[in-house]
Amino acid sequence: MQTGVAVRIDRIETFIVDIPTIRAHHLSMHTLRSQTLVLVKVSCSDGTVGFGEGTTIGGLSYGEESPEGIKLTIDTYMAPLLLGADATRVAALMTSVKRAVKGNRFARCAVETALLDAHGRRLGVPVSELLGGRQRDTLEVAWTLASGDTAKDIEEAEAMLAARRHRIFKLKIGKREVAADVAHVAAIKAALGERASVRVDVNMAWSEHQARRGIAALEAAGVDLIEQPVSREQRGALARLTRRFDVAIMADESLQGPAEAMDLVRDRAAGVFALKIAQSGGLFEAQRVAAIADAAGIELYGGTMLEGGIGTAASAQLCATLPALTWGTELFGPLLLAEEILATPLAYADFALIVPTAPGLGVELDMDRVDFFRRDRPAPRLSPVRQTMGA
Ligand SMILES: O=C(O)C[C@H]1C=CC(=O)O1
Ligand SMILES: [Mn+2]
Repeated sequence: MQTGVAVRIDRIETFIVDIPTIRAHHLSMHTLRSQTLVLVKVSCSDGTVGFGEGTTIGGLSYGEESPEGIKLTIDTYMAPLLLGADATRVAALMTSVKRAVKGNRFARCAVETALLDAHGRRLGVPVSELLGGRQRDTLEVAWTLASGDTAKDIEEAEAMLAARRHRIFKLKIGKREVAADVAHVAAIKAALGERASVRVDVNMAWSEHQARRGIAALEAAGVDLIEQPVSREQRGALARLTRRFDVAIMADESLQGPAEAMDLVRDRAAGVFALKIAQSGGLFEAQRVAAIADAAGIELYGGTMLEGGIGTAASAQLCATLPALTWGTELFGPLLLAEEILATPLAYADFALIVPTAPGLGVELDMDRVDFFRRDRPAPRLSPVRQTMGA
């Protein structure tokens, strides 16, 4: 513990919440029917409290950190390091966390987010101001069509266009044969025409050979962007595909922080980076990734791990500070959840997310709702009458 600390970190709590989604969300590696969020609460000696979120997709099927692992890492390895330390030195705290805990980028992001939320509230400014200040107040937001059914996806896209909620659609492919996926995407693009940008995310499902066939057909069908067609380890294949095609190719799973951003730049392996705060290892690390992209002339897209309101607000605070966000964002996570856990939902209008302006992340959790969805919530007790009836 440091002495003479102005504001101490007094308490760090973590809880896992499971929230149903509005419909099944089919990805190449997993089908999501509910989403699991790890929430972090940091309480400080000046009375400020901050929240963070560590969220992945499908347990361990998307990445190397599971929700249970994120919670364990924070509780066992990060909290003891941070308790009693100066809560106002967020960057220094994260440097010491990074030194003591290797990898675990999602857990680091969750803790950093909570520290930044608390510090912003303490100073009375949004987190974007702690990151250098805003260059925009709204962020264009894509929607992912992933119902698993072409007709349903078209219907969903039409409803989103009519409501002026989204005009960029990302289609999740890679689960079926290449030809079946191409037919699905081409049918959706043909139905939407120039009214929408249609993009695909293969989530690493293709071999290089499949990708050559698939991308050629998708390019001809009018798709604008191809996300992570091959495995994250196959940077050479990603680079060859980027060189081979005119259509923009984006790195997602291949991009896990500033060092990998440098590798991708050196190999000219992608024209666009999916910038994700969790995958980068936090907001500061995401800013470093963005700076590398900027210097290298690589375009940016604000990605998501399908976070809830806390993680989405944190990503939005970061995205608001970027000089350019050529491909917009996909910060729609809370809209995929069937239940709201924020006291006031994030505001979406005119195809965009309005970046919150209140101090910290600019959002408040509804703790009664959070408690209701907590995985460790005590089971409701049966009434004595029902017990005697053997119910
Ligand atoms: O990019 C991913 O792979 C994860 C995520 C983002 C949008 C979506 O539907 O899934
Ligand atoms: Mn992706």
